[in-house]
Amino acid sequence: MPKTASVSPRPALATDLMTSLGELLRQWLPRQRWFAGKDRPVSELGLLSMTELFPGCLHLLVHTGHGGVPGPGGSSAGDCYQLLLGVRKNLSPRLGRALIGRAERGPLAGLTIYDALHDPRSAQLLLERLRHPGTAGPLRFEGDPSVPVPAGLPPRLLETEQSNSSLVYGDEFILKVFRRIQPGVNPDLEVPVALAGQGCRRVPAPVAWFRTTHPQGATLGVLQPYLRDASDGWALALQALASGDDFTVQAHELGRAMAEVHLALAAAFPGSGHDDNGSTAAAMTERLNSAAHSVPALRPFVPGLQSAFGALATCDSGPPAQRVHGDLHLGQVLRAGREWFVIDFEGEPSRPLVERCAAQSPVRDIAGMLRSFDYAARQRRPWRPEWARRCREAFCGGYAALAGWDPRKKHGLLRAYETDRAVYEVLYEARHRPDWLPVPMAAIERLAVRGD
Ligand SMILES: Nc1ncnc2c1ncn2[C@@H]1O[C@H](COP(=O)(O)OP(=O)(O)O)[C@@H](O)[C@H]1O
Ligand SMILES: O=P(O)(O)O[C@H]1O[C@H](CO)[C@@H](O[C@H]2O[C@H](CO)[C@@H](O)[C@H](O)[C@H]2O)[C@H](O)[C@H]1O
Repeated sequence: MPKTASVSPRPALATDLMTSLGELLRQWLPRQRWFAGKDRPVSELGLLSMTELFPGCLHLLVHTGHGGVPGPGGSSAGDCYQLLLGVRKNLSPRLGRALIGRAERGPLAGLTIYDALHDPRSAQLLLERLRHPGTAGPLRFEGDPSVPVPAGLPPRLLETEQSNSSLVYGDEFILKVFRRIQPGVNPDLEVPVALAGQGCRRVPAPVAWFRTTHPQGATLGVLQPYLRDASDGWALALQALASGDDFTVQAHELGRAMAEVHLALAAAFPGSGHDDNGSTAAAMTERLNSAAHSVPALRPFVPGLQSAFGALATCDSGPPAQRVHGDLHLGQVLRAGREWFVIDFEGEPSRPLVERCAAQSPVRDIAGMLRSFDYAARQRRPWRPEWARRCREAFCGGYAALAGWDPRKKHGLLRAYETDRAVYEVLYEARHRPDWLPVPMAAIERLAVRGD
């Protein structure tokens, strides 16, 4: 084990450590759900920072590159990932799934490397660090001193399909450990803190977080209250579809809840002004062209889809631009008791941070949720378009009741944003879940051919 408690690695140490880890990580990273560059070999792998968080656990920020080849999920300049690596002589069988491999060479030769987030002991020690604000090399552990976090809460790693990794502690708190790291404050910390400042009760308020100051400032993880007994909107929608239950009451309440969150966001981040539909349409067209480049199935529909963006350029300005959620879908809303809560303000993971934090039309979020009703309805055979249509209607009705404007009266805007979202989904599914590609492709066909 390296002896330093923390480093921005000295070149020799970095080279040494990567001698041990390089090949193992090259094999392991592309198999992780949260790794964006799965479609191309990891041709570059570099160590950006290394901290010995506690004995047997290394905190790493690594840079991965693909020889400048751009990909749908990662930038051509490469990406930065956060890893917590456990290092042991032998790994107990219960941690088998966390295995990364055995180092053959370098300073860790002969030792077993594994993903430390699977290890309850490491997870507990990580919580301890968050409970005691302080520093570890470039890492800063901070929090809201008014919210006590008890010691000894038992950890469990969430096994859901995620863009990051989350640990639940004693059903009281949940820690999201960001995987793909971008410089700056992560909106999933910035936005919930700002909403809490507005007294918005729809978003769990962060109680502790950690960040790095090197190689650049970036948020690494956020701890927030865990809503126990909550179900996400996706699970509830599928249940309702399976049992033939009505979902319009929940959809209406969800629309209201979302309007409440949008109003709080507008108050928390004032002064955004109106969106310029012309430049939004141009950006959407560019995204479409680049998606069609990566996913050939999109190509026949490009002219039809472009017409939605062309129409956007001539639409009335619509509601003012403001901070939005940015990746709203049924999996991002939780129902606990009879209330809806909204989580995960990171935005679409593949978009640059500066874009995700920019003021945008709130129609982007509405379109995201409407697409999600369609996704849910398509999980049933035969497909249930009526179910999705009723949910859309109810959601928009609930939204309009509080927001002061009615999404249903903004047909041109809604069509453009739904199209843009469906294009994103095609790219997302092609990249992460090719079996699901027919779901957004069906919407692409509808939007391109019928335009509704
Ligand atoms: N505050 C919370 N209370 C209860 N469950 C939560 C909470 N925050 C997140 N979750 C659960 O964790 C899952 C992943 O969280 P999310 O923020 O969407 O992570 P990711 O960005 O990695 O996809 C959610 O689908 C939800 O089931
Ligand atoms: O990981 P995140 O939750 O941040 O979001 C990404 O993954 C989502 C899937 O887990 C993906 O959502 C798409 O599939 C959902 C059903 O699984 C559906 O409800 C959404 O409408 C659809 O967009 C999301 O796009 C992606 O950013």
